[in-house]
Amino acid sequence: MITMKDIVREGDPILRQVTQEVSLPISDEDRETLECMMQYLKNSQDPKMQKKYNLREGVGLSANQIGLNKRMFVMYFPDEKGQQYEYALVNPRIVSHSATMIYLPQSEGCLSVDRDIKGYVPRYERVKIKAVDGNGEEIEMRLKGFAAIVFQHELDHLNGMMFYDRINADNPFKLPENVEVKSL
Ligand SMILES: CC(C)(C)[C@H](NC(=O)Nc1cc(F)cc(F)c1)C(=O)N(CC(=O)NO)CC1CCCC1
Ligand SMILES: [Zn+2]
Repeated sequence: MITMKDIVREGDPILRQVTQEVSLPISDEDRETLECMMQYLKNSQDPKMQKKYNLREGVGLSANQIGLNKRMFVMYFPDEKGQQYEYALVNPRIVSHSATMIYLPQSEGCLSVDRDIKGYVPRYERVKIKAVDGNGEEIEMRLKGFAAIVFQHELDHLNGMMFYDRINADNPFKLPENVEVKSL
């Protein structure tokens, strides 16, 4: 069972690596790892489990955050309509995206970052993505809003980027000029 001690924190070099493509078809070991990662997110959103194991409530987790140099991550959260998003994605990539950008007004956090960092993280409002899912099927999806933000936050991890790399260094609340940027 994954708990907070298994989640690497900023400063660990693996968070600054571009991670390796997962070889396909996905191995049983990688499939099991994804299931453990998804179970972490579910446990962290279950009040009893969260309290019992002192888990930070997670909506996304990338493989390098548990020390694995693999291009895969999981996402688990309710959408606006309360429907549960549950995705385990292998070798994910953005194939196209909107010009419009969005940001979380409360800024972002990270399971690998134990400090509060304020500032806007501009991300594409809509992304068309391709990936292999937990069953080894090639999928294509369109994500928007919070789902698009989570996807981009996790994809950044696979490319060695942290959310604060995207905050304007001079003025954390300055947004890009030449594109439309909306608050979520
Ligand atoms: C770091 C933490 C604060 C635990 C964050 N959770 C989170 O943002 N929850 C949340 C936010 C909302 F706006 C509405 C809501 F219902 C729940 C999270 O899991 N991550 C995942 C992570 O660190 N992956 O590596 C950070 C999020 C910041 C933006 C997307 C993912
Ligand atoms: Zn993160």
